[in-house]
Amino acid sequence: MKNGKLPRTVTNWDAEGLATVYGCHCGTEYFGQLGDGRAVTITEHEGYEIQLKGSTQTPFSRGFDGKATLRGCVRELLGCEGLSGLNVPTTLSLSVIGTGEIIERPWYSNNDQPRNTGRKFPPMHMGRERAAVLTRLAKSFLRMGHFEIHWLRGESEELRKLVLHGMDVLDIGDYDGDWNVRVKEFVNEVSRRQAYLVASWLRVGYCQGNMNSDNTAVTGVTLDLGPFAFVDKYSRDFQPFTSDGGGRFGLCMQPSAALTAVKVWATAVGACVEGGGGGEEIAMEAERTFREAFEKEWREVRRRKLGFETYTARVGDLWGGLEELMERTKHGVDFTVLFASMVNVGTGGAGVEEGWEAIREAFYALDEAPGGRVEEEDEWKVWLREYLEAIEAEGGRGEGRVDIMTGANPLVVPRNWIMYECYEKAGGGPLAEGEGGGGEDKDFEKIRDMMEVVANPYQIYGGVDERIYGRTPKEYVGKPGLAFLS
Ligand SMILES: Nc1ncnc2c1ncn2[C@@H]1O[C@H](COP(=O)(O)OP(=O)(O)OP(=O)(O)O)[C@@H](O)[C@H]1O
Repeated sequence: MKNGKLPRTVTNWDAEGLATVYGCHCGTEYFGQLGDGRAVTITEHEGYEIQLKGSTQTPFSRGFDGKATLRGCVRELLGCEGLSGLNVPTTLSLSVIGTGEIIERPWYSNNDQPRNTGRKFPPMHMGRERAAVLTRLAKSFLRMGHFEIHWLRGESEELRKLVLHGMDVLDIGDYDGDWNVRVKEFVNEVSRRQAYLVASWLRVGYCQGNMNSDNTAVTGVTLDLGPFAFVDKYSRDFQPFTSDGGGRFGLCMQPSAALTAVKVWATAVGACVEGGGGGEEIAMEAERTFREAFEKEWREVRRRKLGFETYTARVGDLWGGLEELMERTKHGVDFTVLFASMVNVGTGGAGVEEGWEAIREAFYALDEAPGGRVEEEDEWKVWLREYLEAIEAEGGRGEGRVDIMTGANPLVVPRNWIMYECYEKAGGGPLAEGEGGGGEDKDFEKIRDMMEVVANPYQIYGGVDERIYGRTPKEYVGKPGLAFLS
């Protein structure tokens, strides 16, 4: 691993930072050399690597300012806290500290309209925003791109050293010193972790937005919570990141995007197999392992979300029917509210009508259609009948089912509008003409409240704004910078 001495110290204590170089694949396409352009590792503490994001330029800043917005830092803080509470592997954030600086960033205007995925749609307007520094930590920030750059440069010694380091981080056994077996085990472990990660994302409706190899941690944690969002109105193609040409990183494309990333990375790592020619074979092994691990975990996700003891073909069919219905429902169905309320379907001998009443609150037609009418009500009731029959057949109307479902279906996720209200109150986001300069009294209370709420997503947290447990409020649906962002 190459590292550069930083041109400036990070803070006024005497820490010397470390910024690393890495490459970047988007799918199979190589984007060239990147590196920690605004992230700096300052120390290790009790097995955790601690980084500052937005504190300074580094040798890899490529002419950018090395800074981060308060908006982005608050989003990463709450996003990590939320994912962690949801039991989804993630890096963690410790703090956000405003620097008092104002920086310029491109942003959307209020009139911008979302467009189809497949069209690049970066923000066109420059806005002024407050800057901040995020402190974050992880067992390791080792990215797939760290390996790929040495592979592409033909730096076999560096690649081997990095693979050894990766083995150390993931605790790969010695296998009697058989290097090739160790490499295979390393690649398999990374493949399994990526499969588990994307299945977990689908469980909670998380879309990472940008899944390039510089944002993919080999430890299988969510890394770089940038243009991410949790889906509100369910769609397989949901993608908040407007620069995703072709929609290749949309919500339900994430497993195949992760598989591509794993295969490219495994090919790179395979280059250090002794005897040569390892890349292709290792990539095939990685693909097999990924597919197997994903299929296993994805079954688990569907079983648990629907509240069954055992996964059967019937559960798969129910899921397929439900997904199709969610997608087709005209005004949209809220993914989180739907599954959170489904725990009340069929309890105490209740039938289809009661089931329908239990899930109705998930439908955006309540806000958007005349009289709140859901046009597809009859079809939903047909699905509910099939669902009730299936849980009846499994004998699953009791406590067991409730436990399974409540552990898989959160009541709250850090939605973009929730994070918006948090950073907005703290002074983040685009500033109005003449606003800024620091010194204003900003309100951080909402961030603190929300940290507690999203850290406990499987329970109602008393005394906070009730809207956070419901559909995305009407005024935020489709809003530039929330419904879609860069
Ligand atoms: N303001 C900036 N100054 C310097 N480098 C930047 C800046 N913004 C982004 N970069 C660099 O550009 C690349 C792509 O940025 P991206 O937004 O994916 O990552 P990031 O959010 O900055 O970083 P990380 O992946 O560490 O969370 C990264 O290498 C990043 O370090």
